[in-house]
Amino acid sequence: MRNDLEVLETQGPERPRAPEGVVVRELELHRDARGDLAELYRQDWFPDISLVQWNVSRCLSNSLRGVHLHLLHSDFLTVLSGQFVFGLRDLRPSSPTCGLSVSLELPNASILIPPGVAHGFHCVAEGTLVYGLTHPWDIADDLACRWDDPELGIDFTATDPILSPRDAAAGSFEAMLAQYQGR
Ligand SMILES: Cc1cn([C@H]2C[C@H](O)[C@@H](COP(=O)(O)OP(=O)(O)O[C@H]3O[C@@H](C)C(=O)[C@@H](O)[C@H]3O)O2)c(=O)[nH]c1=O
Repeated sequence: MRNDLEVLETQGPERPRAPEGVVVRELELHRDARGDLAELYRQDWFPDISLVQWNVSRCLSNSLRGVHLHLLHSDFLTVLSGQFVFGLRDLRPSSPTCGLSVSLELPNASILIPPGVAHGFHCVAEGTLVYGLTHPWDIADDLACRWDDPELGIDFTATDPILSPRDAAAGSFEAMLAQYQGR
């Protein structure tokens, strides 16, 4: 298993630069005649956080979750199957990458998303994600905005995706930013 934080910094065109504090780890697949095995999570990979809740999210093709923004908690997500495009936008004023928007495809990989980085994911091909949270889920820590707001600047490569009623009714990026700044 390699920690891709440094890799992200030097990867150039292969994978766009991600917001500061976002960590992408490739799953190291140990293949044999039965299939494969990969370590999903070790606490010592991220000594500064601990994950207190785990979710599984099964997603239909052309569904999209987000864009959400957490004030408090980090998400540590792993793509188990299918194909996903993750969109990220750094809103943290003190971050060296504040304002950066990026979309990443993460086959066989995990991603740690810190608070203050707005994010969502488009399921391009039906699949499953598991994710850990650093705090118990609380709707008050789950701000939202429209995934296709041009001000957000994220290309999810999606057309008319399936959304939750909450995400479909979410407000503008500007309104979410104002909520974040006024927290
Ligand atoms: C996230 C979550 C939802 N729920 C419930 C609330 C609701 O009835 C149902 C579906 O919830 P949501 O529509 O909020 O789920 P979803 O839109 O998939 O929410 C997720 O989106 C991605 C982008 C993230 O960033 C995650 O942190 C989380 O916010 O599941 C829980 O009981 N526990 C949880 O931890």
